[in-house]
Amino acid sequence: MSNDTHTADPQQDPSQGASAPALDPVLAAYRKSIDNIDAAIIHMLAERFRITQAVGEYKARVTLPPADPAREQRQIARLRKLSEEADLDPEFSEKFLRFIIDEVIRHHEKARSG
Ligand SMILES: C=C(O[C@@H]1C=C(C(=O)O)C=C[C@H]1O)C(=O)O
Repeated sequence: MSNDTHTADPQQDPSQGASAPALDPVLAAYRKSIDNIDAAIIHMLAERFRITQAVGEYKARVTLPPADPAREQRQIARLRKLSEEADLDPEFSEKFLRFIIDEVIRHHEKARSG
């Protein structure tokens, strides 16, 4: 790292922009909370995938199909309603759940094929 005046280092010179918000205590406090929420999301997803892995192993053992579209429809309807009540975009929630369920089904197909 050079200390010459031609080096644009945003940590040294907030006017450089890129890292300037890190020095803003209001933004830093919001970001601390966002980081906690992101960590909680990761832990919840890890727990969900831990359970769905057990479901996949069970389905493979008792020869149930990897996907259950009727169950998915009930989950989507339930989460859309919860989203409306929570002021969250239900379209976003449906896409998010669909993304997760599709990954779970992929895991279940793998579990079935050994
Ligand atoms: C976990 C299951 O398997 C699949 C994955 C689902 C999910 O991730 O919520 C829901 C239904 C199934 O398509 C299940 O049947 O409960």
